[in-house]
Amino acid sequence: MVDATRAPKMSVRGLTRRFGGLVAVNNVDIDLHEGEVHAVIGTNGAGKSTLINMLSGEIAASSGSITLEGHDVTAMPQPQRAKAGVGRSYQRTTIFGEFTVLENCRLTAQAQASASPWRIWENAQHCARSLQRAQAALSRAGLGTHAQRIAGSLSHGAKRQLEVAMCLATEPRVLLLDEPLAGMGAEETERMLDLLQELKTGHAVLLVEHDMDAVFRIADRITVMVNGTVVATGTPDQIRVDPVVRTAYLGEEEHA
Ligand SMILES: Nc1ncnc2c1ncn2[C@@H]1O[C@H](COP(=O)(O)OP(=O)(O)OP(=O)(O)O)[C@@H](O)[C@H]1O
Repeated sequence: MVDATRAPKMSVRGLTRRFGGLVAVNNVDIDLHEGEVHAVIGTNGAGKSTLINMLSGEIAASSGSITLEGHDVTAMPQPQRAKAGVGRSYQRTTIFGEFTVLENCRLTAQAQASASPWRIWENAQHCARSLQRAQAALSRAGLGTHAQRIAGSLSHGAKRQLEVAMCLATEPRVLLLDEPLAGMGAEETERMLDLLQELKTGHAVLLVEHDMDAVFRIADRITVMVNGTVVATGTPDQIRVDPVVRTAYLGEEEHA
């Protein structure tokens, strides 16, 4: 659980994104702390992906601010934001299927560390460091023994683990995970939840996920969005009994 005296790794204030007349994300405040999995839930179209895309720098905010470890990164483009310590995974699988598991990880480590994408193969010292980072990330993600396998031959669950490992290879402090459990079976889900639990150490984790049972098990804090607006933020126990959430989102569902 969070030490309330510690500053958040990432702070979002009044974050808003408009698409023409539609306000997809409306005046959102969120604090992400190291040691916490902070889940963002909401029905389809609630604004979760738009929020995560603004936090990673892939789309610009219409207004509001994002700070990373006290520095304003609101206007910082995605590649710089990644270098500054914001890692993300995507809803869709983004691995290079014909490369080995290790090569996939090494590429993200190397691209992250190099000044220019055209110099990623140049510097030998650089390469050695990237290899170390890739191996450490694979091992942390539970894929150490699969390093030499062709990524495309992995199971769906292992591919999702690899995406998390690729993210870890960039040595982020904030991890933005977009539906890491999508399409997983029960066993794969358990493995990923164990990994997420472990990743809290050293990272602030933001999790966008539709699997409510998993969210209520793993999250330390949950933010609920409806039509772009935050209607509640609290612990799973607080969210479970929040009358606004029950009416607006959870409906009849029980999360005992
Ligand atoms: N590039 C865009 N242009 C116009 N409207 C957009 C764009 N991206 C998202 N929207 C709209 O913004 C709203 C929020 O979409 P968003 O994808 O962020 O929701 P979400 O909570 O991630 O949904 P889901 O759970 O289905 O992924 C939706 O009404 C969507 O149609």
